[in-house]
Amino acid sequence: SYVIDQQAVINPMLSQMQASNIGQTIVDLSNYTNRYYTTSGGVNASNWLKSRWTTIANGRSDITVEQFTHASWAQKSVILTIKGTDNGNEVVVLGAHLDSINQSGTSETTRAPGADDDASGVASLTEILRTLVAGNYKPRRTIKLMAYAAEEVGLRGSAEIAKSFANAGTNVVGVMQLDMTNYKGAANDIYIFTDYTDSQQNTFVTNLISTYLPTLKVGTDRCGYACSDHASWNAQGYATSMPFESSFSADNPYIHTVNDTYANTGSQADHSLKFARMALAYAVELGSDGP
Ligand SMILES: N[C@H](Cc1ccc(I)cc1)C(=O)NO
Ligand SMILES: [Zn+2]
Ligand SMILES: [Zn+2]
Repeated sequence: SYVIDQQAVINPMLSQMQASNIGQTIVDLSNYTNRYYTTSGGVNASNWLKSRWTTIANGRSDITVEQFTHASWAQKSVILTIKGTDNGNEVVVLGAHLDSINQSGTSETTRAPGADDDASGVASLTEILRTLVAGNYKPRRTIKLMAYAAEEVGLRGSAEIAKSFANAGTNVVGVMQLDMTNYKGAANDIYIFTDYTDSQQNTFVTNLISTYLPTLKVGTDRCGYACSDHASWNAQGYATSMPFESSFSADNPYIHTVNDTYANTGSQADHSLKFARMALAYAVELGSDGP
């Protein structure tokens, strides 16, 4: 049962979060020629994110950052863990994908900025991390932030990670995917996707939005296929949610091209900020539950 009772902790943190921080990370990530899973840009972006998250963690002994090595390609996924205080065997996962792709084919020198898809998701996670550390938040459950490799080529990084968690019998109580958060293509602010997700958790997310972000309008839609990394966790039987930037018909037309740039989302991250705030509320409400 999803209890919403962390207002005293969450509301002050929400006002600390800034779109400009998210925008800077989007720019930093989209400056790599590409972040494709087999190129040096893809490898370098992974190493950059690991050191970025390590810096933000600022020496907290309960926070570790690791790279998950994938045997059959070069780009590593990045996993940050905030160890729970007294209910650490229960795990909350927030994910986004690190890689980018150009639909015309992606080699070492092909430009694929991937600003919206999905630097915007990684940047949202980064701002959540910064805010949690600034607020000295210590979760009772373990919280993991994941930047997946190789999403664009068949959700391959998250598939390997989700399988390894299932094999280890890890009790993941919920997963949220942030893939494309900065292009406001349709009337509503956040679209909760209903396929490859968990309906009870989706109701919880909707309730989080009405509690913490009451001015936002929520819609629902479906992908019709395994459209992002949440599907990897869903396949392993875990509860997932995928809040998305727009409706299916109005999604960002620039993705997977050289034009998926920060400028083409208005050189601002106001839409992503809504997702970062929602995802922080999700992390803290779930993360604060005891055994
Ligand atoms: N296919 C997904 C993007 C995507 C996801 C949902 C919808 I609706 C439209 C497009 C992708 O490229 N993820 O990286
Ligand atoms: Zn994509
Ligand atoms: Zn994506």
